[in-house]
Amino acid sequence: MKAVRKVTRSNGFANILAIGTANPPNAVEQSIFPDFYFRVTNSNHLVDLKNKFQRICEKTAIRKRHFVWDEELLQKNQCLRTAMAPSLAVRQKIAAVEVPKLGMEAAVRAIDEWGMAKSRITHLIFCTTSGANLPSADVILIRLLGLNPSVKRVMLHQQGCFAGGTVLRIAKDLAENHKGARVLIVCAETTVVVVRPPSVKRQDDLIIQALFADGASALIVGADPEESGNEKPIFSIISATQVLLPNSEGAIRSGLVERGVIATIHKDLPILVSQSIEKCLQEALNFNPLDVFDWNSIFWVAHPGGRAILDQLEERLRLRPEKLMASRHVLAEYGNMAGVSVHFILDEVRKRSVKEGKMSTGEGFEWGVLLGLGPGITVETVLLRSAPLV
Ligand SMILES: CC(=O)CC(=O)SCCNC(=O)CCNC(=O)[C@H](O)C(C)(C)COP(=O)(O)OP(=O)(O)OC[C@H]1O[C@@H](n2cnc3c(N)ncnc32)[C@H](O)[C@@H]1OP(=O)(O)O
Repeated sequence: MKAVRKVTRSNGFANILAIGTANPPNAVEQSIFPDFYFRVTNSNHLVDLKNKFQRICEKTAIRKRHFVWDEELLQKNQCLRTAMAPSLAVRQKIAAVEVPKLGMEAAVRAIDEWGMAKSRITHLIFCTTSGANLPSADVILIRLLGLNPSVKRVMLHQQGCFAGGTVLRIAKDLAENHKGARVLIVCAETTVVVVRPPSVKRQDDLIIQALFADGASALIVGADPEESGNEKPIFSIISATQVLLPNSEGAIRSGLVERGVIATIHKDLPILVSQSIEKCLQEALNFNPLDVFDWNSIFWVAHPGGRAILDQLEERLRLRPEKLMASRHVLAEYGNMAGVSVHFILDEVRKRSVKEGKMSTGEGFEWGVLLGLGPGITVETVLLRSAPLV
């Protein structure tokens, strides 16, 4: 039996073999977003609230965000710009089309970079926190991409922002346990499930309206890359862990209700994360090949939940400013796209490495950590090994 086990499993670690990203074409600059948002929701009379929203937007360190919705869509669907209006059905209907569509754009780019026939894809992991319909987005994507109907699917709904790590953890297990497996990961998010008018009674929602954005990512993961083919590992996935942080219950709450997704984020979230993060990282990497935990000797892919989260991580882990540059760049150019964001950062890290003539895809470093953060508070820690760049 040992021999059978051996031939049905891969020899090496799972690798990320390609990365694709996509955003809707509609981009709004954060500097004009407060004017736009209060105007299209008929809320300009809420002067104090608008001033507060302006203050929040200025502090986000976001330059622009992309959305599948625009003024025209809000006008056609009045319930999205009417306070307290039941709107779940309308939101779900839009998300049911937009989520697979965005996912497909990212997937086409990833498959293109991978350079292999799409018939080689054996597994699909689709993840979204933007609505839930049946048949789900994974089924629609199979048809849109013309993938083999026998592709084995995993659909993840309502995970939150840590899921960019979760999908890598699942893909690693699939790829390493099934010889020849090629896993297509797709994450896609749209704020059409959360956009609503500002409310004096629910000022917490201003944070959601100021941070979140739409986008999709796709990755191909597989072990034992084909030497004769085009397959070139970008990063190897060495380990992946998930943990709940102590005393963090209720720090992020989100629910799917008649008015869409209602989320609240505790003001102390950045502090809560930073208080436990070093211990959590040490535990997740306790078998790691690094002798010392010098957090500046690795590359970083940290979920950019908000500017304050990155500030706190930098301070607590005593990171040099350049360590979170890729995370800050993705936050600035795209906002918080939930689980999608960390994949954009992976893409940014490897592109930056090539552009700056570094020796490896990890900004010249051999080892790196991808950090997914979300409700729970859940932390996903993925230890990555970069590939050499010639
Ligand atoms: C959904 C998922 O699964 C995972 C996620 O990514 S969840 C999202 C995680 N992101 C966060 O938690 C955001 C982290 N916070 C930040 O980046 C920053 O606090 C910020 C950009 C929002 C504001 O910057 P700041 O330097 O803290 O500005 P500050 O002046 O203290 O706050 C501005 C206002 O926002 C309010 N505020 C800040 N954080 C808030 C929160 N979480 N909820 C409600 N209000 C908040 C403050 O009370 C303040 O209001 P007033 O002006 O009325 O006093």
